[in-house]
Amino acid sequence: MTAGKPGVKRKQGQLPLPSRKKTKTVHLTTDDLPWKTISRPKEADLGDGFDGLLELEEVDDVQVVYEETEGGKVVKFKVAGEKSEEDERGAAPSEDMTVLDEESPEGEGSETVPDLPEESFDSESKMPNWHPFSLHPRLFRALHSEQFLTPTPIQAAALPLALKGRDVVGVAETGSGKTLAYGLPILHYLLMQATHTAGKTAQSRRELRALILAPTRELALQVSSHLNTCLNHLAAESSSASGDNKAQETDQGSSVPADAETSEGQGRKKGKVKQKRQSGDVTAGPKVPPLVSVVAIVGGMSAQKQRRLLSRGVDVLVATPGRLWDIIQEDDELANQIEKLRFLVLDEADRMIEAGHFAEMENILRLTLRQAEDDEVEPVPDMGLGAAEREDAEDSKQGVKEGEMQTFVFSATLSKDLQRNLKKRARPTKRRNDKPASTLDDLLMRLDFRDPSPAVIDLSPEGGVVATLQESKIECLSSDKDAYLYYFLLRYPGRTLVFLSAIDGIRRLLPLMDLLGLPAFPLHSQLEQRQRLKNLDRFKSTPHGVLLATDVAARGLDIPAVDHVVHYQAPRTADAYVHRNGRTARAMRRGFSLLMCAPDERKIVRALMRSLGRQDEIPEMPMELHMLDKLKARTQLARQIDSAQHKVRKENHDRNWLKEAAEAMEIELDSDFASASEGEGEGAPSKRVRKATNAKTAAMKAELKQLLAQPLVARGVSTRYITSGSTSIADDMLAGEYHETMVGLKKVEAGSDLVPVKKRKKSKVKAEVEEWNGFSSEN
Ligand SMILES: Nc1ncnc2c1ncn2[C@@H]1O[C@H](COP(=O)(O)OP(=O)(O)OP(=O)(O)O)[C@@H](O)[C@H]1O
Repeated sequence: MTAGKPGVKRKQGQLPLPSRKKTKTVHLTTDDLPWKTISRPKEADLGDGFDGLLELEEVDDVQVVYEETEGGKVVKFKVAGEKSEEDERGAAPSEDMTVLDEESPEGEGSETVPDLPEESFDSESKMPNWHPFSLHPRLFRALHSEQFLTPTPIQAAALPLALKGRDVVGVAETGSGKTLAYGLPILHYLLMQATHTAGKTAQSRRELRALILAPTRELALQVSSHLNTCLNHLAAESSSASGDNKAQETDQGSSVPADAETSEGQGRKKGKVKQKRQSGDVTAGPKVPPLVSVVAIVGGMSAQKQRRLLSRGVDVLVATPGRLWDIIQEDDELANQIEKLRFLVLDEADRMIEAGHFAEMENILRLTLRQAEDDEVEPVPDMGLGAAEREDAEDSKQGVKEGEMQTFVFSATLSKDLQRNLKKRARPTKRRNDKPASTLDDLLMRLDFRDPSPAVIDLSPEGGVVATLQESKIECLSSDKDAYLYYFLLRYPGRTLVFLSAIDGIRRLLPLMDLLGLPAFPLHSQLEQRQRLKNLDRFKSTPHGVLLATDVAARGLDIPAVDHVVHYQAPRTADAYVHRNGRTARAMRRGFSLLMCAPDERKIVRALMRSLGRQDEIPEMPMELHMLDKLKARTQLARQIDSAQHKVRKENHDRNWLKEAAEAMEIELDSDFASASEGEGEGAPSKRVRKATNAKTAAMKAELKQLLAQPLVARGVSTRYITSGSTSIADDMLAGEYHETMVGLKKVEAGSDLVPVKKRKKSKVKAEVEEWNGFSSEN
C-alpha cells in the first residue's frame, strides 16, 4: 500500500489514525516522514471561525509496510530513495521510519534511565553570580548558554529558600523571572534524583513529582516551554552522551508551543541538532526517554492525546485547572499521584480566581491536603527562651520535612493583607465538605503549606510600576478613542498590545484597523486555541504589529519586545492595570503604557490609582491636534465602510441561511420566500438597492484610499520648501529624526516627549537596576 501517492494531505499536528486495535501503532513518529508544507493562497484564509487547520502538508513516495513481530504488529514507512531493509540486511530498522507498538515494552512501562557521564561545570569562574546556589551542573550550563548570567532579584531571593526546602510565596514585578525562581529548584531536585537513578531500569511509569497550575492556556504552554528550554540543553548533552538524537528532533517551532505533545523535554534545538547529525557528530542509537519530562495540559487541544501522554508518565505537569480537573475525574492514578506530589506551584494565583477556575482549582487543591489526623498544629511552647534561642527554635520549625510537598505561590500582585495572613497562618484541616471560598485569600488560606511558616518574599515595586516603564494617559471621549489610538499607532510605530474589556470591542476594532492598513490580530477566549497561538506568533513576528486582546493576555505572557501597551478601556482593577502593563518593560527593557480614559472612566481610574497608593498624576500624552482632525476623518470613513460591509454581509448571511435551511429540510421555498431570499420580496432589499449599496461602499473605499495616501503634515510645516515654515523639516531629515508618516514631527520613542508631572521617587529603584546588570537594557 502506498500512502500519499502522490500528495496525501493532512492537517498539521493530526495524523492518520488507523484502528488501534488492528495495527496497534504509535503515531508520533509519523512526524519523522518528510512532510512538505503546502502554501495556501492568502485568499484561502477562512478566518477566525476555522476549526484548527493551520497548514496543509503532504508527503510523497512513502510506502507503508505492516510487519508481524513478537511485540505485535509494527508499521514501517519506507521512503523512496531510502535503502530498503533487505539492502540493510542484518541492521536494525531505521528508528526514524518505524512506528512502535504503543503497548510494546518501549511504549510505556519500563524505561531505562540513561547512563550519565560524570559531570561538572566550572560555575565558580563562568557563572560567579549563580555559583552560590550550587545548582545541578546541567542547569548551570543551560543558564550559561541562555546568557542568563545573573539571577534576577526574585530568583536570588527565592532560590536559597526553595532549595532549603521552604515553602515560598513570591511577589515580584512583571517580567522579573518568576518562572525560573520556582522552576529551577524543581528541575534541580528532579535532576539530582535522575542522576542518582542513572543506568537503572525503572519498572513503572514515572511518578508525577511537580504540578504547576497556571490561569491561562498560553501561560501554561509558555511555562512548559521555558522549563523545556533548560532541559533542551540537557537533551543535547545527554544525546551526545547516550546516543539519543531522537528527543531533540521534535521541535516546538515557536516560543509558545503549538501543541502540548511536543513539549516533552524537547524544544528549540531542531536546526542545530539536525546539522550536527548530518556532520556525524551525533551517533544514531536507541530512543532514550528524557531525563526529566515537562508536559503542558491545557484546554482547547486534544484531550485524548494529553491523556495518552499522561499515561506514559511525566515528571512535571503544567496545567490549567479546567482541563486538568476533567482528566483527573477519569484518571484515578493521576489523582493518587497528585496526592503525593513533591512540588505544587500556583503561578498567577490571583488571576486563577478571576478566570472562573475556582471550583476546579479548589477540587485539585483538595487532593493535595494532608489527612485530617495529622492536621493538629503543634503549638510552639514558650519555654522562657532568649531571643537568639527563640530564633533557633523558629529556624528548626522552618521548611518541609524530607519528602514532603513544597508549595510555591508566585504572582506580581498579592495583597499585603494576604501576605501578612499567610505568615501567621495555621494549617487547614482536610474537610471534604468545606463550602467553596470566594476570594483569593480564602483559596490561599486553604493551601496546605507543609512549611509551618512559609517564606514570603515581596519585591513588588511601589505603586505597582516597573522602573523601566513609562506611563501616560489620554483623556478623550469614548467616540474619539479610535482616532486617538490610530494617532498613537502612527506616531509611535512599534509592537503594540491593545487591551479592551470586551470581545465585541475587538470585533469592531479589527476591521477598522484592517481598512486603515494596520497589521492587527485578535486574541480572546472565543477564538479556537490554535488560532490564538497562531495570532500570537503573527504578532511576535510583526515588528509594528497590533494585538487586540482581552485580559486573557494580561497575565504572564512573555512576548519578547512588546514596545507599548494601550488600555483602550480602563482596567476594572488595580491588579489588571499592573498585569496589563507588565506585558511591556519586561526583563529590564524599556516599555510604555497609554491609558485611554473617557469621562465615565475617570472614577475607576482614580479608584485604581488610590488602591495602588499613587499620588502623582499620570502624565498626559502630547497630541498634534491638527493631525488628529485628519485622522478622525479617516477613522469615521473607515467605520462607515465597515458598517456598510457588515450590513451587506448580514443580508447575504440571512439569505443563505434561509436557502440552506430549506434545502436541509427538503422544503421548496414558495415564490414569496424565494424572491425574499433573492432580495426581491417585500422588506428585502432589491437587487437595485444592493447594487447601489455596493457602489456606495466602493466609492467610500476609494475615498479612504485617497485619504490614506495624503501626507500628514504638522501645522506650521512647509512641504514645498523644507527649510522654511515655522518648523524646518530639513534639520530633522539631516539628523535622521524624520518621521516617515507624520511630516514635521520628530521620530521619537513613545514617552520621550511627555510633559513631566510631579516626579515620582524612583531613585531607590534606579539604584537597584544599576546594581543588577543581568539584562542589557536594549536587547
Ligand atoms: N536570570 C535571568 N537573566 C536574564 N533573563 C532572564 C533571567 N530569568 C528569566 N529571564 C527572562 O526574563 C523574561 C521574563 O521572565 P518570566 O516570564 O519568568 O517573568 P515573570 O516574572 O513570570 O513575569 P509575569 O509576572 O508577567 O508572569 C523571560 O523572557 C525570561 O527568559
